[in-house]
Amino acid sequence: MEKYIGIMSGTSLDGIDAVLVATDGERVTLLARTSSAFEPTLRRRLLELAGGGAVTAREWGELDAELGQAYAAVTMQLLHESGHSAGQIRAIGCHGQTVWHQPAGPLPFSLQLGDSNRLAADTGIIAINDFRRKDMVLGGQGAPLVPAFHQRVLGGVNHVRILVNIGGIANITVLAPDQPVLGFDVGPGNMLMDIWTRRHLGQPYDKDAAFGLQGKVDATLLASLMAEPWLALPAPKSTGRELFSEGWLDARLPDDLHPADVQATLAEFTVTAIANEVDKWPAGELLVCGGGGHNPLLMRRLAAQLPGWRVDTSNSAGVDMDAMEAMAFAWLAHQTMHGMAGNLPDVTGARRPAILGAIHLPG
Ligand SMILES: Nc1ncnc2c1ncn2[C@@H]1O[C@H](COP(=O)(O)OP(=O)(O)OP(=O)(O)O)[C@@H](O)[C@H]1O
Ligand SMILES: CC(=O)N[C@H]1[C@@H]2OC[C@@H](O2)[C@@H](O)[C@@H]1O[C@H](C)C(=O)O
Repeated sequence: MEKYIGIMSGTSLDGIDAVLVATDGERVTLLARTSSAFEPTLRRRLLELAGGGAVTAREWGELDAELGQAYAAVTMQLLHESGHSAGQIRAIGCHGQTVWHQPAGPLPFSLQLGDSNRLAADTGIIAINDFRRKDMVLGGQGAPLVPAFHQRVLGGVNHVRILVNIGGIANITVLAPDQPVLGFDVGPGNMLMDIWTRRHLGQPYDKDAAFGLQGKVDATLLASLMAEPWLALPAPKSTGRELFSEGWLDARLPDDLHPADVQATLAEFTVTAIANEVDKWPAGELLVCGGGGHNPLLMRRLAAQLPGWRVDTSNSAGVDMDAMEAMAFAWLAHQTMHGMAGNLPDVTGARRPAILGAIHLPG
């Protein structure tokens, strides 16, 4: 078994997750995990950029460098906490921070910031980043990439098992007997709820759904959110803050709703978009990972909308729901180092499987 580090900072912009795994490509064992919150000013600047705000080339480069430093710092923290040295790690798979994802149009691209030259040089470990663009050059969405990892660690069961990651965006992976793996983004995860909670409570997210649980769902608002045409598009598909933004939400909000009712409706929107896709399959098991698995309102409403399904977190199947995405990028680094493909063309729509990522040597 070789040891790899995976680093994920996702669309919620809550901070950085890092894991240390042992893997031979088939089995992936979590050895250690740590996380680090974004410094508030860095988070604000990233949010501005991801919201389409204008930045100068200098600001752009500084953000790239600062994120590279932050990824190196979390790596050193992980090594220290787990009692490992750089020499024991084969490579780091670093997702980077998505600041723009544009899978459609004449010039598709996906940009993740965080300088991996800095990550490699500062840690002394090979650092791999830029996992999405090869798939896009080959006609794919460049996302989601985690379904191949889901298949590896949770596949091979004889019933329908669907994974749903509820991060900023929600994405599903369908593992069904005798079927190719399917996976695509289904809509917002926590992103709109986070925006609303910040605006009304000044808090980064609705911890344990304390705010949303006080409200009731507004059917008219829910219908207007569900009318978003992107939701009805066929897979392959992926999305992000570029679509489900604060402006998108404001354009659909009536003036007279109680804030807690809006929050309850946003939770129901996330759940309904997921349940509509899951319900297309024979009832089986729905395993939730990502931060949304900690939200009791989302978990309760998923179970209510999906009678017949066993709804639980991925912990119940032996994979830490909070470590899943970072573990996937550690595994993707393994794939790249061994010259093996990381994408699934059935998922992303790429013309062929491809070796993903850019390798940065520390020397
Ligand atoms: N105790 C909790 N109660 C309610 N919500 C929670 C709780 N813990 C985490 N969350 C939600 O989970 C979010 C973070 O999820 P996660 O870390 O999976 O997102 P991400 O990795 O940034 O996103 P993505 O998967 O889209 O890239 C928080 O912003 C919050 O909305
Ligand atoms: C462009 C981008 O960063 N996409 C993320 C985002 O967050 C969740 C969802 O949208 C998913 O498609 C993807 O991340 C995971 C790690 C993936 O590629 O599977």
